[in-house]
Amino acid sequence: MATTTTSSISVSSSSSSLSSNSQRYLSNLVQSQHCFFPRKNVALNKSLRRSPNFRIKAVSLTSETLETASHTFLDRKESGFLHFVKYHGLGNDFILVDNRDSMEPKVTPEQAVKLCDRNFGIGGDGVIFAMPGTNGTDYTMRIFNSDGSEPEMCGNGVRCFARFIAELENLHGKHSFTIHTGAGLIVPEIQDDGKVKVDMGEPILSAVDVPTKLPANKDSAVVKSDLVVDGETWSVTCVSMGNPHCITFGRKGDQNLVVDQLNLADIGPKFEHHDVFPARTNTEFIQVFSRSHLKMRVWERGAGATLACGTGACAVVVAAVLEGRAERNCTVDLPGGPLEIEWREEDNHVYMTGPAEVVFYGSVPL
Ligand SMILES: N[C@@H](CCC[C@H](N)C(=O)O)C(=O)O
Repeated sequence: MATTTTSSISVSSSSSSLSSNSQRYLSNLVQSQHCFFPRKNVALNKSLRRSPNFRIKAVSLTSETLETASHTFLDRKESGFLHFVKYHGLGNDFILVDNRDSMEPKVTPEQAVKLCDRNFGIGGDGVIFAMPGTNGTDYTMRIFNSDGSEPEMCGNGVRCFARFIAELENLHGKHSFTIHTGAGLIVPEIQDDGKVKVDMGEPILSAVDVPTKLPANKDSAVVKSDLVVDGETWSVTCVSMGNPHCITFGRKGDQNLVVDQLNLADIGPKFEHHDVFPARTNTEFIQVFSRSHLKMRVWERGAGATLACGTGACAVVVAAVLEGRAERNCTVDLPGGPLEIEWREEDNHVYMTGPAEVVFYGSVPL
């Protein structure tokens, strides 16, 4: 976090002749008290500079002063406010909450829905809680989707979690943590280049455990099975990475799917709520570029179309191997960028490598 130069922004008004919208905007900024943005976000506020009634000060911070600032910020404990850090992993964005003092999430599922709202809240695909460890692990991670439901795991989220912990604990360089999740033990490692490599554990293939009501057709797994959705037959493989995924390379009999042509908002919910998925499902639509390069669009359970899904990318490579379409090491292109995925033969674990970045720090009244 502290390696790049960033800026703090303070805003003040010199006139009372502001429109009520401007006044509301300004009072919201004042109410949130402190925000720290990476430099590129300063540009978003430049339009305000055109107004003589606003003064915006962008102050360059060194990595040391930013670190001090962010720690002061994260240490604030006023009651009635939720202090958070917004992170993203390839555009899959989360509100991270320091919950290390309690096993009770500081935010209810109903509040999570409001916080994730992109117009009336902070905006995010979910809220993630960093909690004390369970069964000897360093930490516990829990997450609420933007619809308030609680998934077992989140791949992009766990990379953000690792960077968040490093910041809270003031750690630098290479670090690894053990994290208890609803999907069991997950082990992220922050690498020297700042990316996070995560041991995501073993995929679950047995149909009843995914869970899906589709009949198993390869050992206990569902591989290349027919699924009728909205009158069309899709060929699907079902994989759990602790949370359920339905992977399709296209409609039955079709050649390679062109994923950019899909109307995800239309078809996605029909997979998510299909009768054969008793816990609902995440759905990945895949285009094959080569045996080591795939392109994916995702409709997430409880969050809709997102820019990336880490557990989804892992499940996709497992499905591609099971269907004989790809090797065990693949680059998976998501709308927000690429993830490197390996399904390792030696230990049957899936490894995911990708970025996680701070977007901003904030506080909101709860
Ligand atoms: N985006 C996540 C997955 C989040 C949970 C998912 N919506 C579910 O309900 O299972 C990822 O990166 O894995």
